[in-house]
Amino acid sequence: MGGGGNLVDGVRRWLFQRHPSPSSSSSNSPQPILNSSTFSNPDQSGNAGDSNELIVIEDLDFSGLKLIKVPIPKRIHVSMDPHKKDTEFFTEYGEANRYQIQEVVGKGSYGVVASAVDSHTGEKVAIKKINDVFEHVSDATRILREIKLLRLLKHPDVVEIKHIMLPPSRREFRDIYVVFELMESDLHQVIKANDDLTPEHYQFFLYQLLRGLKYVHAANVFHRDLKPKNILANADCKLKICDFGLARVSFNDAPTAIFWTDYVATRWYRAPELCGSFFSKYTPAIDIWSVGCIFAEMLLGKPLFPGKNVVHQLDLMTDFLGTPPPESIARIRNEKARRYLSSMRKKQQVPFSHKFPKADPLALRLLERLLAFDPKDRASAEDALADPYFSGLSNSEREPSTQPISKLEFDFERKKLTKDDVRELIYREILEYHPQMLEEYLRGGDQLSFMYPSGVDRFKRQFAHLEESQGKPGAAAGGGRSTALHRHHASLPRERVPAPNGEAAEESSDVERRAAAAVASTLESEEADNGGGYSARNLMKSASISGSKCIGVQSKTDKEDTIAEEEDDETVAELADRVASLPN
Ligand SMILES: Nc1ncnc2c1ncn2[C@@H]1O[C@H](COP(=O)(O)OP(=O)(O)OP(=O)(O)O)[C@@H](O)[C@H]1O
Repeated sequence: MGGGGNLVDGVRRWLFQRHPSPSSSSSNSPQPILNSSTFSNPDQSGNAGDSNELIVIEDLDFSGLKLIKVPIPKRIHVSMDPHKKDTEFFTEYGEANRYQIQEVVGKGSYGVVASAVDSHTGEKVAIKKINDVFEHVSDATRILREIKLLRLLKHPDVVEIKHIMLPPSRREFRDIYVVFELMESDLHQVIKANDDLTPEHYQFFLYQLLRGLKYVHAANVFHRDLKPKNILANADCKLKICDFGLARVSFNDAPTAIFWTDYVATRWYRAPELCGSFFSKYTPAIDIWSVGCIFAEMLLGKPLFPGKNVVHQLDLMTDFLGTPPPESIARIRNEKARRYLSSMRKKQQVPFSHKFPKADPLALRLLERLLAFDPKDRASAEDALADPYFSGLSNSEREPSTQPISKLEFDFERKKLTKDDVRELIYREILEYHPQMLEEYLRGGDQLSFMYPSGVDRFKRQFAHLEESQGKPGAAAGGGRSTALHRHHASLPRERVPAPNGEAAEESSDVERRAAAAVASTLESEEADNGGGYSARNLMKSASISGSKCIGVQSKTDKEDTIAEEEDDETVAELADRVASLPN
């Protein structure tokens, strides 16, 4: 194929305009009023919407591409309770009447996602109800991180938060309702459902991922958990990166070791340097590796490196890429990992054209740059966009960059936060979507609750109704795109929750022991913190308890470090077993 062909013709226009600053109630954190095709870049201070900001208006026409199948699961329709007068719950902000909830479209560990219609704009949106946000400080911190990042990262290839419902009470709220733009499916489903994707599809998918990543990395943000399920997709081939719960902002002056010790990403998409704590410094290259794995999965129709455990993951990588050269092995810090790789029988790289016989040679040349074993050899997102594979399609004007996010926005990462601290920070974040309230808040108004119940009350009932319907026989199976509803630990990727069977179970198998150990260790401190009123032993009886159900009181940093140690221990233990079994 090569070049961009039809696709280039399909990219109709991108407009770059200078817009006046939207009115804002906050001098230091103005919140732009965005419409679905308007995106602003955070400025130096990490705030979107400063005056003379660059607004990118996207108007892509994908008509050159065949529509893809987006599997739509049987969904649950919910009708409004006719006996409830919405106006009863009308607030001065008009929230109660604004969204008409339609059906459940997904479930994650943090809650249910429903589609709805925004009566202000007529747009369909996705509303995610996050239950019991403050049950555990680490979960709440993850949510804070995610909503903050998504407010600051405004890009057509990153999912957009359109609104967050105002909670009825500043000090007592438990659930939050986040309004996203609605997407039809995710890349995992798309890959499963489409066996007739064309070279143009592959090219355009990769282009969007890299373009989004160029922007995210320019903001000094590393996603750290890129995988097909975290890429939302529409039938018209539009992709958007979502789930920034494990993302981190890197600050130049911050000791990397502190920031990155908690790293755990989904194994199949995890860069080799993370499989054995090989390198001291994690870089944006970890996301590039994941994008390489995702691209390969599109081409193959199945995961490239479906490792059953960390050692198997390394075996699969080296089976395909060959054993790394001595200089790459020499950089490995973990002695056992170094020994394991050095003593591994020498493997030659499999030619990419053998593994992907039908793929465009230019695509494969770029894939090799994304899947370089040594992170220093991996292309950056920006370099990859300039690769000949995208010639005719890429254009730096269409690939906006941004300023690094201000460290002030993420000051909370350096502190040990209490539940009340996180609640206040999340509340402050929510106010970004409520300019009048924000203004009052910044003036020092200390309203504990509002005169009128907010629209959240109505949503609570509607979501309760949805969840109830989903529990009914016949409804549950088709209730959403995924069925698991376990909340995970802030540092646990989804696969860490023991899954009943199938591929998810396979993916999660090596983490249960670690999670259990982490649970045990953290529960000890939880018991201590709670004066012993909380029985770790009882909770440990349940093999299916997710880490986060049990971990909660220990400080975020301590807890995540615990998980990281477990991660390393597991890696080291597996490698040690292998090394021990090697002939001397
Ligand atoms: N904007 C959206 N449009 C349509 N569907 C969405 C949207 N956001 C999320 N979903 C659906 O809801 C599901 C759960 O969402 P999400 O992954 O954000 O929840 P979570 O609680 O953070 O999950 P996780 O357990 O993966 O951390 C997704 O798998 C997806 O199917």
